[in-house]
Amino acid sequence: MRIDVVTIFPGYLAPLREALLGRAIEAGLVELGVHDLRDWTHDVHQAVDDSPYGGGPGMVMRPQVWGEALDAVLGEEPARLVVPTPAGRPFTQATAQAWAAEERLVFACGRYEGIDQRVVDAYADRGPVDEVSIGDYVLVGGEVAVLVMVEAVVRLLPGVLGNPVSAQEDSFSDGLLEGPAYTRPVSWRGLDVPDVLRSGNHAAIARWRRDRALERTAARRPDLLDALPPDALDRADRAF
Ligand SMILES: COc1ccc2nc(C(=O)O)sc2c1
Repeated sequence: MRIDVVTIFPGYLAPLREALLGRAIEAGLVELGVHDLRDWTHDVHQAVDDSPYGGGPGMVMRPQVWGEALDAVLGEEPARLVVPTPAGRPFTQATAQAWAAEERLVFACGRYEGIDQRVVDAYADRGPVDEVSIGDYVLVGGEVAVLVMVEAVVRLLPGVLGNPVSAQEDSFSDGLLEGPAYTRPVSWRGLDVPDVLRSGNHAAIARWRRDRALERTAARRPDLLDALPPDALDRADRAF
């Protein structure tokens, strides 16, 4: 997979070259290009924004600059263009799993009041364009959302996680939140590891973990339970 990010703050994307993601890039599992939008300005002030038509607060990012940048970065290769915006569809684990199958992702990071809508409209004729949000809150720009989305996608690529089972068992992969996890010591500040986890009884451990996941999901995200397909819960689950 190749990922390109266009932004006026390239330094914001530096964390993508650290730790797990950095190792995936070094191993050639993913290619990353970060591009400064101002490289496609032609005025002395390198202006990337202008006042909004119709009035209102803030500034809007200019379509001409974005058009030149995205034409250059996208080239002729097919790619999914992703535009983080508070007005976008929710980015979910399902989105990450779908995007993990893409050959190319290009992220356009907005700032100010966002990017002139005609940029999204113009590129919708060239390929898939997703306007997405990472949550019901508003950031200052798209860069942080890109860090979140790139990590969620790249960790799913084959070879990135040391143990691929992790990606299959983490929260949301089966529609439920993960339950609690424990490690040594067996007792810590008067708090003990649940005996079942030390029993060696793998069936009982699996049942206990499933019950804790159901319990946590019901308490914190009942909406996820409601969204489960009818056959997702077996008889033992229903007994829970
Ligand atoms: C101007 O660009 C922005 C501004 C806020 C914002 N908030 C997001 C979110 O996903 O919450 S994406 C995003 C992009």
